[in-house]
Amino acid sequence: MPEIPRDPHRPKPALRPTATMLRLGLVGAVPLCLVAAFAYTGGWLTPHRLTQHRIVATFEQLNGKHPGFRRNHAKGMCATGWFESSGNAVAVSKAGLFAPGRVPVVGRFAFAGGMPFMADKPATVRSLALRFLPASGEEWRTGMINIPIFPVDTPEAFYAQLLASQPDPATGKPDPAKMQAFAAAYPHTTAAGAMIKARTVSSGFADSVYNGLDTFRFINGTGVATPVRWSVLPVQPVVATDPAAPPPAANGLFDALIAQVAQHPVQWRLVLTLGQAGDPDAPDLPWPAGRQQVDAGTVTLDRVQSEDAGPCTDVNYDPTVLPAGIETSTDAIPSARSAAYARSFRLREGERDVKPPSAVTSQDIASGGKS
Ligand code: HEM
Repeated sequence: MPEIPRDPHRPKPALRPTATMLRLGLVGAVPLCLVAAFAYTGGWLTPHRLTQHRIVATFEQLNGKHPGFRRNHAKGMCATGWFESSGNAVAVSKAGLFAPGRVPVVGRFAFAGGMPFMADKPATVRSLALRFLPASGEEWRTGMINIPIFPVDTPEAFYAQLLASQPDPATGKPDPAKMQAFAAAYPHTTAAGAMIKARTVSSGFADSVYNGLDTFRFINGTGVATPVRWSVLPVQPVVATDPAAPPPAANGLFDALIAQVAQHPVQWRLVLTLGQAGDPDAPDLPWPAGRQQVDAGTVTLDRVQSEDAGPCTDVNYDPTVLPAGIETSTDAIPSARSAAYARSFRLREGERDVKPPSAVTSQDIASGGKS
């Protein structure tokens, strides 16, 4: 039957009460769903679910509140320079930064841990984060650490380890019972733990090998995908040190780096390790020795700056900020990192007005690292 057009001058027929209730219900349901979605994402509905809020709140609980600082890798210093691409990595990735040439880099050296004023110790895990800024705007951000393998493969295991490894106030060391319980719950972490323990600890930031640890997929110009892990290897000779050696000064390792950069730029070779079918994505499992490596180019850092006025302070080294040509893999850690770093970034950016000066100040840099 053809539809009879409604007379626009005739008033609309009144809705039946049930229809009115239904419409009102629908109008109310939309904001309710939105609130529920936010509450779920924030973890308010599921207080035992592991969220970025919970991980970051736990860092704060364990390390104390330090407004304005990163909630992990809190003690750090900025560095700038460039990446000179060799062009060799073009075969595995179409990312513009791998084309032969020079790309500016903004980096940050730091110690793992959420205490921005802790004394430098050789055994503390060191990090180097890099932000590659090619003219195309297709940035690459990576955060690397000086251990050969990550101890865990999931954010849940990371969280459990965070809780278990906290020093007991009575002894200053992790509670062995808690560590044993962690090892029993996550038995596969034992092998990674042994590799980390057996590593050679170098004398400072400049002679550290920094490893990306997570597995990513590199895509080349013809669409071929390759699993890749990367490291930066120091051009400076590596000098092994006793990890338990007493620290020379509260900022001893940062001072040494400032003094080194004042003498000459520090450099690392960016080396890609190419995985093969069957190699695990999980960062707590090593790949077989002898995998093909590609020397992608050299990172040169010729200036260091305090975080107080430095170009790395407002950077979130989110490992999922990737150019076309690099993609995440099934490794569960990068997306958890991304969420936690965003939470930490949001908190610290909101606290800029109350942040005290960082441990490494502009005066330390100006004085050549002799604080
Ligand atoms: C689930 C595992 C992890 C969690 C929850 C986590 C958490 C965090 C958080 C909250 C920050 C502070 C971010 C900011 O405020 O900008 C941070 C910094 C950092 N993390 Fe992780 N992290 C994890 C795994 C890793 C792994 C596997 C690596 C290296 C391979 C890594 C390397 C770094 C580095 C280098 C920084 C300092 C970046 C900078 O200097 O700004 N993290 N992490």
